[in-house]
Amino acid sequence: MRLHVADHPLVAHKLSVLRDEATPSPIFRLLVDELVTLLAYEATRHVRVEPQEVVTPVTTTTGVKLSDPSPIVIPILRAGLGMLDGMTRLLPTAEVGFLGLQRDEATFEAVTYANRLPDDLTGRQVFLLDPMLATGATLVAAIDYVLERGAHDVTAVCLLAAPEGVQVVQEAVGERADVQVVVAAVDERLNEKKYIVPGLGDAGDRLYGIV
Ligand SMILES: O=P(O)(O)OC[C@H]1O[C@H](OP(=O)(O)OP(=O)(O)O)[C@H](O)[C@@H]1O
Ligand SMILES: O=c1cc[nH]c(=O)[nH]1
Ligand SMILES: [Mg+2]
Repeated sequence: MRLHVADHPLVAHKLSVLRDEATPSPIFRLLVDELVTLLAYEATRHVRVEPQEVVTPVTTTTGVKLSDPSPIVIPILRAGLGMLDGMTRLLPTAEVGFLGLQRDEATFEAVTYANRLPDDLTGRQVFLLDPMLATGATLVAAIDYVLERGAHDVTAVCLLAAPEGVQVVQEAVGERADVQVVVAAVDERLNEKKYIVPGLGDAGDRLYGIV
């Protein structure tokens, strides 16, 4: 597994506002959207393209277009939904699948409650969206889903990760596939409730309110 940590002052600035407990939901949602667009630039660095002839007003040249089959973007509900528009802004022709996973706050296992993915992901580039990589259980479950369906090229876009979770994902993926995690920052640690420290709290609640 490859880990890419964004190193950009704008990312750091927006992330700092996101962390602030005084930042209200409307601003939080806006910042998540902006941050994802910045991360998407890095996350799509190896998106597959193929040559395409272009007729300019001056001449004919060879450009590129995204290869078929198109990439698939999968937000992990709920919080990952806040990242969808930011990602599809850069990949407007991508298809979108959905995966509903909730962390059981007693066992910290990922529980699946929704799944709307193509059965066959062979040859598809997959982009998983989830703002928080804490224990790693949720991301490992999501990666397992897509690998079982034949994907081999998976990029997870996250806002914050805990070092513990990064290691769990690394060990779970092993040599099974080409997996990349793009993240705005890797924080210090998890606390006793397995929340990321310093973190930003519960991303889903901050985006959508407490349910
Ligand atoms: O790495 P982990 O320890 O598995 O934790 C991370 C998961 O926890 C949060 O989701 P949550 O279960 O709160 O669901 P929500 O998005 O509906 O709030 C977050 O969005 C991740 O999906
Ligand atoms: O810090 C954390 C950990 C898990 N889920 C969150 O939303 N935040
Ligand atoms: Mg939550």
